Amino acid sequence: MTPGARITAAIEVLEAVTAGDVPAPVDSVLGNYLKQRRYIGSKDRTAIQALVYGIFRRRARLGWWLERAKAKALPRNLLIAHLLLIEKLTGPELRSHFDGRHYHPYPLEGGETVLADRLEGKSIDHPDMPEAVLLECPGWAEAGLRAALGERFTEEMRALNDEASTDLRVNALVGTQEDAIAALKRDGIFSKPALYSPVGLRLGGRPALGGTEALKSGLVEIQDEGSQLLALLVGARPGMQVVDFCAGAGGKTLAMAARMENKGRIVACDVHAKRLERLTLRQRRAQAHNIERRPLTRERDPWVKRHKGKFDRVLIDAPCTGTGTWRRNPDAKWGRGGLDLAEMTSLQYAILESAARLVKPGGRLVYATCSLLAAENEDRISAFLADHPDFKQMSIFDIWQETVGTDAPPEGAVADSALRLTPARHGTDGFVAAVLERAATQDEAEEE
Ligand SMILES: C[S@@+](CC[C@H](N)C(=O)[O-])C[C@H]1O[C@@H](n2cnc3c(N)ncnc32)[C@H](O)[C@@H]1O
Repeated sequence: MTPGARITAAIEVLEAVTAGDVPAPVDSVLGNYLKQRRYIGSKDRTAIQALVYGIFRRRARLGWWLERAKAKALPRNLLIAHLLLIEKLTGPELRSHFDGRHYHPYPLEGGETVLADRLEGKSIDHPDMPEAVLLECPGWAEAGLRAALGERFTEEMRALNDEASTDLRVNALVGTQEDAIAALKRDGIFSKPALYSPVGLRLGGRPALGGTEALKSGLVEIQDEGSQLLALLVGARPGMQVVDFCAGAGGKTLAMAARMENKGRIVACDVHAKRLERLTLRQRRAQAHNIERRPLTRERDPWVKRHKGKFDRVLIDAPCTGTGTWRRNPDAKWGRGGLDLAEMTSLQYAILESAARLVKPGGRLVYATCSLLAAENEDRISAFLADHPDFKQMSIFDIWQETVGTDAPPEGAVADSALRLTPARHGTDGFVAAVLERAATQDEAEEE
């Protein structure tokens, strides 16, 4: 493909993202777009992806420039701004791509020409930009993130705008960390043990993993180190009865299954049956044989009531605004996040209340989100503890030693007994998690 044809593809993807009332997630739009065009080669795919994600990583600053030039944030305008401000194209270079030939975008017209003239030679950052624009922080999350991150707001926002590393989890059901490092090396991929997760590997760069033996054989799974740590902190052990209440496609279910060495039972629940279905193939490949998939109609599905007090461990990896995953999904900032926040917090509480019923006396409930906002984490936990005196929060320091087998990282990973992982400090996605234990007896709860 020529650079111009790649620009056309990026414009088409942006048009598809913004076609509905609510912006669609970029990863699925891009995935579908490329799936329907299998003739597009891997270099072109990477270039199209870089263009599209590059725009969402700089969406606030590009939008600021467009507003200043009185231009709408339309896909073509965003591409024009990106090519001039980020890729530093000159006006003639830009016009050589926008010339309507060979799948190139049609020539600049009207306001686009004025826009191009105004942006040529400028740099993306401007001293008049508000800090939130410079840091690419959406308005709906700014106050909450400033409160949650305090003096670390700037550093963490910068890290949240970087690209994430690729992390792998070694599946102990198939082999060891050394086996995985050697298998990846045979496919020309360099990896090293992750900093905190004893089952983690971090890759140099972003190599294509699809065809590697390590992935195909189930020896490794792609999983952010933060997710690995969260699954470890659940403390699922061989022989236990475990529920992964918001299992999705089962990333954490598989991580817990490996800890259980195929002994005991793990029930993967979700209201999206299609997501759970994706676990079928993954669990076969991972040689995990103790997983039961349980689609739910809603969080208060009758199955939950029938299984009250039956489980040693219940993980709630709750649906959230995903502010901790902006490195991977920068478009989530500009979607319906603000609207989501109010809906999410009530859904999170409803899930907590329902799933807590599954925990047996003396068992543990682990509540986590990949959002850094207190409204989705600490506030939900304290409201739940106030309403449920039979649960008490455990110290993450103790749980980390018990389940990960090392000392918790000293760099601010624990705040108010909860785990707080952030990209600048820990090199992981942002995660917050709390471990709650149910009193072993009714008397114990009353004594508290
Ligand atoms: C953060 S994602 C889970 C990711 C998954 N645990 C993993 O490791 O890949 C949250 C999940 O919660 C599910 N969910 C949303 N509403 C729910 C509800 N009311 N009850 C149970 N699960 C729900 C979503 O379908 C989504 O898969």
